[in-house]
Amino acid sequence: MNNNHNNSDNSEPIEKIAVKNLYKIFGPEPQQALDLLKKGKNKEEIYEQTGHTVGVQDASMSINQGEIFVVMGLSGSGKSTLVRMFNRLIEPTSGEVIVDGENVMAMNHNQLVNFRRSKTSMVFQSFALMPHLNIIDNVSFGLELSGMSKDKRQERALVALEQVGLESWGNAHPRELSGGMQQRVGLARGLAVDPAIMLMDEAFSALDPLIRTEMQDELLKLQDQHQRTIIFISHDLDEALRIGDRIAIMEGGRVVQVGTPEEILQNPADDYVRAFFRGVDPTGVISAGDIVRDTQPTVIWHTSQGGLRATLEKLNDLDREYAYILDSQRRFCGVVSIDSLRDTLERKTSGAKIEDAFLPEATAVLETDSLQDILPLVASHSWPIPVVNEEKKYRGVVSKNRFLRTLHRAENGDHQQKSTEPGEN
Ligand SMILES: Nc1ncnc2c1ncn2[C@@H]1O[C@H](COP(=O)(O)OP(=O)(O)OP(=O)(O)O)[C@@H](O)[C@H]1O
Repeated sequence: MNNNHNNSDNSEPIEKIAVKNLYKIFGPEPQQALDLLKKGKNKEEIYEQTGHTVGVQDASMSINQGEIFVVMGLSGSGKSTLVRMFNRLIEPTSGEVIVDGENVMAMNHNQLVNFRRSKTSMVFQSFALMPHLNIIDNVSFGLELSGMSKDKRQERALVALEQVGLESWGNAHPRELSGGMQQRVGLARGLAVDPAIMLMDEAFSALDPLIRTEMQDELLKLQDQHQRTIIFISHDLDEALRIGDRIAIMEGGRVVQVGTPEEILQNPADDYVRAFFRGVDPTGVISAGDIVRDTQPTVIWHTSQGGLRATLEKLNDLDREYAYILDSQRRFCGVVSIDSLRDTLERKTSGAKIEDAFLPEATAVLETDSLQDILPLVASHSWPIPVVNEEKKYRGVVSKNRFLRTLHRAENGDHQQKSTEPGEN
């Protein structure tokens, strides 16, 4: 799964697109239908009474700078309508779209055209490459509309082709390229604009599974270099989990849930969302950090309390078998047990250090490691496995009980965590 690219320093994400109470009603008199909708009539009733179709209903969300935001839902749930309202390719019936603080709804025609050309690009599932143009001209075609010189256009197109690994195909014609390569050209066309925002509508859906995975990797690689804001429509859960920093799930024109894959999996808003996630192996999605505990185990600070005998006494007092040793920065150093402490004290009467009692196989896992990753460790060790963040700072432990309980719940389709469970270790 993809980790949030722009947010590794835990700073507040910058909002790129803010959508507030957005509605789209298709038909000649949308206002009348909108009033009915706001009075509580549902999509079906409105269609029966007025012949209008509710495309999107009261959608609100924030999309952060540099994230891949996946919009998922069944066919007809409103994904394309929602995303096309971001650049007003579909005119909203009501609501707000703010991009970089600018109100897109207030833009006049020229401002809107300029906004679309300079800030956004769209990549579709089926886009037509022009058969009589070579690849480089196909890629640079969109730039012509913005009045760029031919040299500059060709240069930009070549850079975009390089990004998708097709730099040596510039002079070829579309018929010489495989389907997967043609889709890459489509992506390059979207990249040539060097957009801050890419809207991708089922962009990889027509590809066979292997090439599809390859394109997803390509996109993630590009994202590591450029951190664009990508809104990616998909009906495929595996794809959403693989590339999405966050996912919005739509049903019948409504956005029913927005969250990271972990959040949605652990706390699905309703049965529709749960049904989407059924069949996913939850152990690949729930991470150690999601089920970490820091209340139960005995934590000893290396420098201030680190004596062997003092640690042993503390464990005896607390009736615990293991202690987790941290340095003064709260970085994990090792695990000791009552037995390892006793053995060390017996073997080395003087000058013994706490390190001498470390259990040799006691390693920590990262909070971002999935349950699948940590399963072998949890299964083969009798002590709760320590969990650290990327700076090696101790976050807590995952006990075997907690691990098994999470697994059991997940297998029964209930991924919800109970935040306090007494008596766990
Ligand atoms: N131009 C239109 N005129 C009338 N109704 C429309 C129009 N475009 C979309 N709709 C309706 O709006 C609803 C949402 O459609 P939309 O295409 O946004 O869904 P979607 O989730 O993108 O579907 P798909 O995955 O099949 O592309 C559907 O009920 C659809 O029939």
